[in-house]
Amino acid sequence: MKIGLYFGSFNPIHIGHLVIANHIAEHSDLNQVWFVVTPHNPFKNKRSLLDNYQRLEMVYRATKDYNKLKPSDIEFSLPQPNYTINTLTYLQEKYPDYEFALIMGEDNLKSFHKWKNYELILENHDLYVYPRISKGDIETQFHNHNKVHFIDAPNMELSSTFIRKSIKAGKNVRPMLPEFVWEYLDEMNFYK
Ligand SMILES: Nc1ncnc2c1ncn2[C@@H]1O[C@H](COP(=O)(O)OP(=O)(O)OP(=O)(O)O)[C@@H](O)[C@H]1O
Ligand SMILES: O=C(O)c1ccc[n+]([C@@H]2O[C@H](COP(=O)([O-])O)[C@@H](O)[C@H]2O)c1
Repeated sequence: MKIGLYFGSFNPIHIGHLVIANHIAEHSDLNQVWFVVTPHNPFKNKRSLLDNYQRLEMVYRATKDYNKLKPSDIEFSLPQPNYTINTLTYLQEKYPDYEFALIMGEDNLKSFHKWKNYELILENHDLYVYPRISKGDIETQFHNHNKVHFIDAPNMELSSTFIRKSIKAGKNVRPMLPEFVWEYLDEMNFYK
């Protein structure tokens, strides 16, 4: 079984995330995509984050009707900030028969050389990289790397930051979120 891990804060999960994950689950050799909800991204400030379980709940609601997409709380019990290498080591021990690959946008590949032990990640895992409009260049070491696979996927330029700011300003964000997520968010008065 080959699993694609899609790491993120998902604060909140939006249709940009869902479209990518579903596209990759349907059009690659991956059997499932797991949305790994990260309690604390080492590169991001924790202040604007909703509680872990509320972000997990939104991912659960967004994916419950897709049998190849699963929410994962695996990082909740691991030391913070969450370095991806630690999570991969833990997952590989817990599921020795599964093969784990990483899914990321081109924006993340541009800073991938700053991730903890990124060479070790690449030794043991494939990276599936989808197009994303962003500044900067991809390091040459990743251009023809046998573990880095550039794949095609629909491009939707949305961000959770834009959604949070829009909600705060009283704007309607409903079409940018999976319907079950919008209902939950609205009911809970998140980001207001
Ligand atoms: N619109 C999008 N289309 C495709 N991938 C996206 C999109 N938005 C974010 N991603 C990717 O999804 C993963 C998780 O993203 P994250 O939860 O940080 O969302 P975000 O929208 O970038 O959040 P924020 O605006 O809070 O920084 C990252 O790999 C990120 O590059
Ligand atoms: O392991 C690292 O050094 C590392 C550094 C930056 C980011 N990450 C992971 O990458 C994921 C996506 O990053 P971001 O910035 O797009 O939200 C995030 O959830 C982190 O788990 C991991």
